[in-house]
Amino acid sequence: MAAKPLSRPQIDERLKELPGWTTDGDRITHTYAFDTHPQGAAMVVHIAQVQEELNHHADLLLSYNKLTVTVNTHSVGGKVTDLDLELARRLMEIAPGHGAH
Ligand SMILES: C[C@H](O)[C@H](O)[C@H]1CNC2=NC(N)=NC(=O)C2=N1
Repeated sequence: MAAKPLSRPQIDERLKELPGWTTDGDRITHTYAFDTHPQGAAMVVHIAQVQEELNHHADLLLSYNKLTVTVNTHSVGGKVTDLDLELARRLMEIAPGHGAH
């Protein structure tokens, strides 16, 4: 799939549909909180499955009860594209099932 870098206004507009996601213009990020460490670890495994399906991969930083997901599109030199927003949308769907808040 061809990916085109989005402008900052385009990203800001798209993030209105993705609660909790923020951007610095070059990446989008979300920190999920969990009641327990295993809940966060389980979400990491689920994210890995989604990423393989989309062939698009974020940086995942799991600490005790927090998981930070940061993603941009490497193939366009590290800019935000529709591919990143699609991954964010998919994670928004699965997060509640893992007790993320
Ligand atoms: C060859 C393979 O399609 C690419 O390396 C994919 C894999 N996952 C990826 N993930 C991200 N975030 N950006 C990419 O450009 C990318 N490219």
